[in-house]
Amino acid sequence: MKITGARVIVTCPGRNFVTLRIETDQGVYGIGDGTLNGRELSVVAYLEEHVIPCLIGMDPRRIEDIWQYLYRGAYWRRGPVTMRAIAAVDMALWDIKGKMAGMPVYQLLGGRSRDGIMVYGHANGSDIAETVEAVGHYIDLGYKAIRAQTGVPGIKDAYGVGRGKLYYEPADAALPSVTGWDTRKALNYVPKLFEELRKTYGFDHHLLHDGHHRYTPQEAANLGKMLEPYQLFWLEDCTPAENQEAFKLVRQHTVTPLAVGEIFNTIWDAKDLIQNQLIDYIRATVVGAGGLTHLRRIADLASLYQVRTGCHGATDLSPVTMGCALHFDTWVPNFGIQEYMRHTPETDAVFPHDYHFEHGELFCGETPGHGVDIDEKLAAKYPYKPAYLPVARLEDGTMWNW
Ligand SMILES: O=C(O)C(=O)C[C@H](O)[C@H](O)CO
Ligand SMILES: [Mg+2]
Repeated sequence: MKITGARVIVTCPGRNFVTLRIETDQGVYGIGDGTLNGRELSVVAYLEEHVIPCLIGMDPRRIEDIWQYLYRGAYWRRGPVTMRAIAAVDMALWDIKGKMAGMPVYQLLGGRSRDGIMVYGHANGSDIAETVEAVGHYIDLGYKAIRAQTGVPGIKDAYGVGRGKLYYEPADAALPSVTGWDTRKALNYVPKLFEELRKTYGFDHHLLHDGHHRYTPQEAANLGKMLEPYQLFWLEDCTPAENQEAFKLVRQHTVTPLAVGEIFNTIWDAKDLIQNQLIDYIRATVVGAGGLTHLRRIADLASLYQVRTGCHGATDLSPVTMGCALHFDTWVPNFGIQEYMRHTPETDAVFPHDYHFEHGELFCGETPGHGVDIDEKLAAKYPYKPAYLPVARLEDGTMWNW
């Protein structure tokens, strides 16, 4: 069996997605996601100029060998562009293998470990009252777990506060827009949100919060401690993780569970965090961390240390990644939770899929492969549109972490 062709499809049904389609001499094709929010065309070039020419003629059944070829063979290892390109190929190859075997991908991984996938939705508001209302909306929709983000008085466009109730798209401008940050104001306000949420809705639902890399380790420890009475499911990205040791200080001071990893590319980004049990949830996902082939390696390491998975699932990961993540979640023994930020109806139409939401859970389908396709005719109606994630600055103008 041989790969006879591969092409990249860029489409923007409300936001940009980079999709790889791999074709074979047996008429079976596979689909993969390589979207890198705000840097999409770098992955397109990497795939078109440097990956696709090497793939032609290879045996698509050799998923592991092709992964190693693209990772080791490039010499230049890791990084978001390389690993997303590898992920796109990997997803497409698992799709092909599933179609050839007549089995959904979760069966190829080892079979079902659970029936449904618990997901968390995003409740945002410009202040505490609005966020409390937004959380109620998700409870009404049947969610068991909800991430709550609030605007903070005096901070311009704080992280996570979107427009509308269900859809959130941070890449909102042709050049990065500038948002603000003030740690003191946030530390004084965020705990009050969770106090109000527990007062209003009790303790039956899981609540999550994303610090979006904004706090120093000491500030993150302080926030984690202040949030303890409200028993969060997790506090995410409380401090930047380039220095994995930074989490030691946070861990020493708080029992609030910690999650990190949506921007991790490989197992090496998470190795010390996992082995030292500095985190409780690993947020790496299929498109970010080199596809299913590499993600399951991260999950296996994590399982040795009782760290559970919590795949990133924002809207900048296409339905193709969501489909693959749901097969992974259905199989992975140390599953924790899956993020589910809904795609718009336009995106869902471009990417027909067989997963569905019910009572706070997502379910992958039984279609052979990963169960997600692309309608290329429809995709062509939405050409690429430059869009950037915002940047953040402190009040005095200093660049900060977004
Ligand atoms: O989903 C999350 O937890 C995020 O932090 C979302 C990110 O802001 C988004 O994926 C950036 O592209
Ligand atoms: Mg996040």
